[in-house]
Amino acid sequence: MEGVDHLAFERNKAQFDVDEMKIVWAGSREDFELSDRISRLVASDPVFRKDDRAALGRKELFKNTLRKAAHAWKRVIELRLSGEFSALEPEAYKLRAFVDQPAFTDLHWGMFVPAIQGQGTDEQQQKWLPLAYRMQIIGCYAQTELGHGSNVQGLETTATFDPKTDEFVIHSPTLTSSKWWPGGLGKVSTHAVVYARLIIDGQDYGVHGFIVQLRSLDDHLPLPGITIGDIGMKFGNAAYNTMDNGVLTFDHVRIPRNQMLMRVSQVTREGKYVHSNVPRQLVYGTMVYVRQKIVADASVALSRAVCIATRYSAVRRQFGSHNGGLETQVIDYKTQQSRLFPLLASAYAFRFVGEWLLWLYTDVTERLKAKDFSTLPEAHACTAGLKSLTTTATADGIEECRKLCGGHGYLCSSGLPELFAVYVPACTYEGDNIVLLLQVARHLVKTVSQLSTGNKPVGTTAYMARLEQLLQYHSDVKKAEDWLKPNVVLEAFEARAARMCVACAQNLSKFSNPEEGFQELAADLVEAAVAHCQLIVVSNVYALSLLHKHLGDFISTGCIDPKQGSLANEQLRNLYSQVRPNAVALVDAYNYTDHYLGSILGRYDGNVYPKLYEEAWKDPLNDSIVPDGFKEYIQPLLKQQLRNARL
Ligand SMILES: CCCCCCCCCCCCCCCCCCCCCC(=O)SCCNC(=O)CCNC(=O)[C@H](O)C(C)(C)COP(=O)(O)OP(=O)(O)OC[C@H]1O[C@@H](n2cnc3c(N)ncnc32)[C@H](O)[C@@H]1OP(=O)(O)O
Ligand SMILES: Cc1cc2nc3c(=O)[nH]c(=O)nc-3n(C[C@H](O)[C@H](O)[C@H](O)COP(=O)(O)OP(=O)(O)OC[C@H]3O[C@@H](n4cnc5c(N)ncnc54)[C@H](O)[C@@H]3O)c2cc1C
Repeated sequence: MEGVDHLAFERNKAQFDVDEMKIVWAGSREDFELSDRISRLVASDPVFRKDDRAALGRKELFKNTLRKAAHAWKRVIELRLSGEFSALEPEAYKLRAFVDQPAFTDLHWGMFVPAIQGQGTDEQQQKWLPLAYRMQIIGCYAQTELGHGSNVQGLETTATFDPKTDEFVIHSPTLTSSKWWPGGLGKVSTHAVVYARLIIDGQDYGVHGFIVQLRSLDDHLPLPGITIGDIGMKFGNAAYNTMDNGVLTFDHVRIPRNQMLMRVSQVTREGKYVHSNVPRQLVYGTMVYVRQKIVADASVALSRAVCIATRYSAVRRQFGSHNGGLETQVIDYKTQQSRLFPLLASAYAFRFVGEWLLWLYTDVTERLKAKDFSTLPEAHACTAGLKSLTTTATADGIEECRKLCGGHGYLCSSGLPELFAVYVPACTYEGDNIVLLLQVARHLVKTVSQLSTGNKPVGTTAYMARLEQLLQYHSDVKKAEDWLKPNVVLEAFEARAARMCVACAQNLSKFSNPEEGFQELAADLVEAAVAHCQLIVVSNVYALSLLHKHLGDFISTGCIDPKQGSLANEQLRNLYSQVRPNAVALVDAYNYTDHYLGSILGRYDGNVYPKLYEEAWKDPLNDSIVPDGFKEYIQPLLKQQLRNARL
């Protein structure tokens, strides 16, 4: 049977309506239609071709990225994708997603514009945003330095107020203060939001954002006092090397006073520092926005990998042939199912948690406008925690999908190596995942410690209000099916998270210096934070596979006993059998074009082998039958062997 038939057969087995599921995955019928239209538009446009990417050198790759970005922008305007001059609308965002190539435009639209929107005064927004919206200036987000990334308060770049000229002097006092990493900085950006220590009259007021022009708008040369370049090749071949992550130093560069982003705090003409009636953490607001976006994107990256691995697992056969019949599809091996199906479930779970987080973010943004800052700590903890949880699981999941595809998964034409290489920095950028979990842990420990003062926990920590009950809890699961009841699962996850948080809080209280205790117990705190974040995401297959994976936590906290653990495992196996006939249909529901998937193993038609064979011949090494270098390096060896043999 050819691969084509394998998938048609699989599709016939589905026990649900794939078209309906496509709408569930997309969010609504309108969203589905929009995604469908734009993905086809991108797939049919030769400028957006991407199958040649792996063979390009850095310079060609980068120029090709510039070409795609310029073309994408042209299409956005031509198609009036987003009304007048804004690429932050869903249509433009989708176009960017399906073009599937990181570029400076991500940082311009994703961080530079939001930084001005969130931290600029009305006046500053009126001045800068129209220019940015038309891309008449291109910006990046220059926060991280060579010496400090996680520790934002440790940044060294200075912005010293000069009252004589009403300017700030931006300066890099040390090598380690060089800005290092900002995407779009290396070769493209004309402007940046630069984070620097504000110094007035010798006093240090901490880190603030400043709009700084970097390059001439005429000839693109760096302005006086500014040195910029690209920081060099990164992990993976094409992957993230489409991006010009840059290095930047300032030698006493002057900018007008009104280019400090002044929504959170201001510096007056007289050099007086005035703090508005808003929390200083709003300076970190752009990071919260992007973390929420990253959570929404995790399901996309994971679902692509899962789609490839699922289709290929249905096409691939190894062992098990009886009397000359067909061999077993590898998707029928229970081990394959136990590795693949939890990832399939995770992709769906992350899709829904991404929607929920968008709701939370929109809610907090509305509240901030009304000067209600009460939900900010919760929004920070949720975005930080879920960013960490979903990106870690997605990066690990893509690698698992590569292994699930055996040897062919290691070929670039499987699409998986590049997907992994592009994705994996998400565990580091926008906050290292461990550093972010420690932020969640701080929030949890604070919540627990405030319980005794009568403070009612809210939002995702609301379950802590039932602490006494959760500390008494012991699961009453008696048979495998009991694990199918959502409440049973939820309670077990709540009790586990609550007990781990309480244990951390109790252990912390033994330290006279809380900061010292926090450092000492950091590994436990991270685990408690993970337990809390998993609780936010739980749902059936996903939940039970997590429970199985973290069985130690559930048993050691006394939430369930070993017998109940094995019942969960039994139920999990039942669920895998139920997912099996639906697996291909569940990944079809993502509605990805072959262009977007970029994978021969994941082709919609399942026609894997002929296409893999065809693709191999396209490699530049196969341009000639005898390779370059044969005469210089291979032939002498062969001749030498011949001589030795004669001796
Ligand atoms: C062409 C057309 C096409 C069309 C185009 C169409 C459009 C395309 C558009 C595409 C765009 C999409 C995606 C973009 C892609 C991006 C790619 C990725 C780029 C990556 C960018 C980056 O990589 S960019 C740098 C990120 N770099 C960090 O991520 C540093 C982490 N490091 C920290 O974030 C802090 O350093 C750390 C640890 C909190 C300690 O902060 P700290 O030192 O102040 O100390 P503490 O821990 O004491 O915190 C003090 C108190 O602040 C509270 N708090 C802390 N953070 C808070 C917060 N955020 N919000 C509220 N509250 C917060 C905390 O809870 C405490 O609260 P309390 O006092 O009440 O307890
Ligand atoms: C591809 C990519 C794109 C980027 N784009 C941008 C950009 O556009 N703009 C920008 O400003 N920055 C950007 N960055 C920088 C990025 O935000 C930082 O690299 C990130 O925040 C991590 O900080 P770091 O490099 O200082 O890591 P470090 O903090 O040095 O991490 C090193 C190790 O130390 C551990 N660690 C650090 N602190 C603690 C702690 N308190 N407790 C326990 N463990 C700790 C970490 O877990 C990690 O294992 C980008 C980075 C990458 C990789």
